[in-house]
Amino acid sequence: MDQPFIVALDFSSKEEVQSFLQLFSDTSLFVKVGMELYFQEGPTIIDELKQRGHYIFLDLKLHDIPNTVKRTMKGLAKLGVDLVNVHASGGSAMMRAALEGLEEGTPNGMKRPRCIAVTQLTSTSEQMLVHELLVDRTMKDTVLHYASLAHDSGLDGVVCSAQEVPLLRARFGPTFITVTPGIRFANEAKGDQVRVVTPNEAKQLGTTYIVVGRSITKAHDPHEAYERLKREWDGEQ
Ligand SMILES: O=C(O)c1cc(=O)[nH]c(=O)n1[C@@H]1O[C@H](COP(=O)(O)O)[C@@H](O)[C@H]1O
Repeated sequence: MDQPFIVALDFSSKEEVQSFLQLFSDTSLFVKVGMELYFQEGPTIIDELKQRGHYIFLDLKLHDIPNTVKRTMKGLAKLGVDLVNVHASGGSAMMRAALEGLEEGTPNGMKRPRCIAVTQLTSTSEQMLVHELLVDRTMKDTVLHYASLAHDSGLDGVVCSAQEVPLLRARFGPTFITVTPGIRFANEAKGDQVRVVTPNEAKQLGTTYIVVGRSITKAHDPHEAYERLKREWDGEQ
């Protein structure tokens, strides 16, 4: 987890994952396994990725009653992943239960996976907050509120847009993890994302990790796109 780039393996089979990762055979990546891949391939995909030496963010965004989340996290902790997540809108009791489950389930001698909470999805706009979710506050207020709940529940950090990171840094300091998807190269199509920033903007805004999916996985040359990401993060062109 010593690198700021998380590559979203949004594929539906292990064969697709294998052919993608062959392009990076010399590199240990920080990868994200989300619902699409995990629901198709199950825990064996985690073992395979671990054997190849990759760090793993298992992004299942749990959101359920506290008891169910606790028991699920207890099981997930045994997989030996590095990072897991929940939706902050599940509430404080659910987030504390997630941590309890992780602590109970982590085998002796292994590190507990870090646990972060999704504040507002990067596909959510200010208009959606008001008209669909009936949240009568600004995006920044809402993200800060959910981040406070996550912080006070003992979680290690949050998922948000890099646009909200300066606010969270000011409140929670440098060690609170911010994982920020919604990353696009300049002039690239946003697709379904709304609160989008470029790799270099994300760095300037002080995020801990950026999550990048289609800009790399759907690129004509994914390896070159990953190299471009690193260059742009560093402010090179
Ligand atoms: O938890 C996440 O990873 C996540 C939260 C969020 O608010 N927005 C978001 O896009 N993501 C994930 O980040 C990845 C972004 O993919 P791209 O838009 O293709 O870069 C996807 O795997 C999403 O599931």
